[in-house]
Amino acid sequence: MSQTRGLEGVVATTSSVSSIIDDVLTYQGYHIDDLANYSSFEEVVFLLWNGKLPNKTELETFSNELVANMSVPNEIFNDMKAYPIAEVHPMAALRTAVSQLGLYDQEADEVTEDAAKRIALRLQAKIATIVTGFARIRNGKEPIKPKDNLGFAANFLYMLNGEEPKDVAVDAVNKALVLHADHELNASTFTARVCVATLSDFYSGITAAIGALKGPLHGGANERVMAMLSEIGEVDQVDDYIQGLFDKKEKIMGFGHRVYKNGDPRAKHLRDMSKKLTGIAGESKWYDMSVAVEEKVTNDKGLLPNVDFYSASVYHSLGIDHDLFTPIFAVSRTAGWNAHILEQYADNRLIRPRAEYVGPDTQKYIPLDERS
Ligand SMILES: CC(=O)SCCNC(=O)CCNC(=O)[C@H](O)C(C)(C)COP(=O)(O)OP(=O)(O)OC[C@H]1O[C@@H](n2cnc3c(N)ncnc32)[C@H](O)[C@@H]1OP(=O)(O)O
Ligand SMILES: O=C([O-])CC(=O)C(=O)O
Repeated sequence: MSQTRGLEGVVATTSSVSSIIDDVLTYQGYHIDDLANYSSFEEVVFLLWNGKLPNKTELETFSNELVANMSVPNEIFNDMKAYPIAEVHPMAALRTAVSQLGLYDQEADEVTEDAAKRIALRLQAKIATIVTGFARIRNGKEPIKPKDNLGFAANFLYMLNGEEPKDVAVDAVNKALVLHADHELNASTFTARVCVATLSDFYSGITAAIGALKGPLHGGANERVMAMLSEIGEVDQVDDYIQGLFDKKEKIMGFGHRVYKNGDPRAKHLRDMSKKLTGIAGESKWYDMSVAVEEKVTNDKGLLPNVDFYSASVYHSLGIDHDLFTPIFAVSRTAGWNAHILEQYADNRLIRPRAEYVGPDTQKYIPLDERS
């Protein structure tokens, strides 16, 4: 048996949800640039789950269903109030709350296509309420109910901040949600598929995926990018700081990718958004610093920014707490996780690879009282 470290290059399933071919990313065959430039997040979610873009009536119905399903059982918010809240990372809170959400869904263990689609819708809707509700509760505020007249991105910001957001913020969050919605067989999506391929339930799959996304080599990188930029502080400190990381052989967060070797096609959208939004916020230094980091890392190491790099300064300029960056990624990626879980259920086979054994040769068993 031979093995490939980290399963690099291994094709583990077929999928029609999204593809990365020759560095071009598509969702159900639609180019990511078109979706990022023209689509609402709701349209993209519909596309990922149904394999086609919605018409106007379908989109209106679907968007209304999402808002109608956003409420979360009070017990979940009450339990959050009992968390050791000052120390709890929002990704840990999200992982816990999504798992708990399954306790209140009477269909949770159904894996039929119809039930799975209903669960997907409920999860997509409620995850936004969980993230924003936790963000408010830890600041001593009450969660806010969504408004019927607002779309998904606008409701997310409304439930977070308690005031109706400006169009520029809604457009930015919408685009970020579209860009993060799916990405072929990334680590968290693979995790979700492995979990539900045992015919376990939807909530277990999404809970497992949240756990995988949380790590700094995956979705957790965006928060760490902001920590790095904050530590650098000023543009003229970039070169020395990054050189220091090279010298210590530390990874530069937000750079590199397992699949893209010529650049992540989502990064340019986020770079443009970062330039615009940091300018509007009167905080261009975060964009300028990011560009200087990119120049240094690319020139010296040939590494290019991934989706996490410029999303950090985008979210920062919208006034979003840094530890909410990865939960926002999770809100978006739930669309993709759901699509992959639906696809897995539709044509399931247990996912069970092999390991190449490298442990000790066969050993003689020594009874406990004879061991030294
Ligand atoms: C949404 C997402 O998940 S996007 C990815 C988010 N994660 C990050 O931004 C964290 C930083 N990046 C990384 O750790 C990696 O590039 C990953 C995890 C994304 C991809 O990893 P892999 O495909 O396993 O590449 P691997 O870690 O083996 O790196 C290959 C080489 O490039 C180097 N390298 C890769 N990324 C980086 C980086 N960000 N900084 C410094 N060096 C890097 C490695 O040190 C290694 O060098 P070596 O061969 O001299 O040892
Ligand atoms: O595909 C990956 O390995 C990571 C990634 O960019 C994503 O999940 O968006």
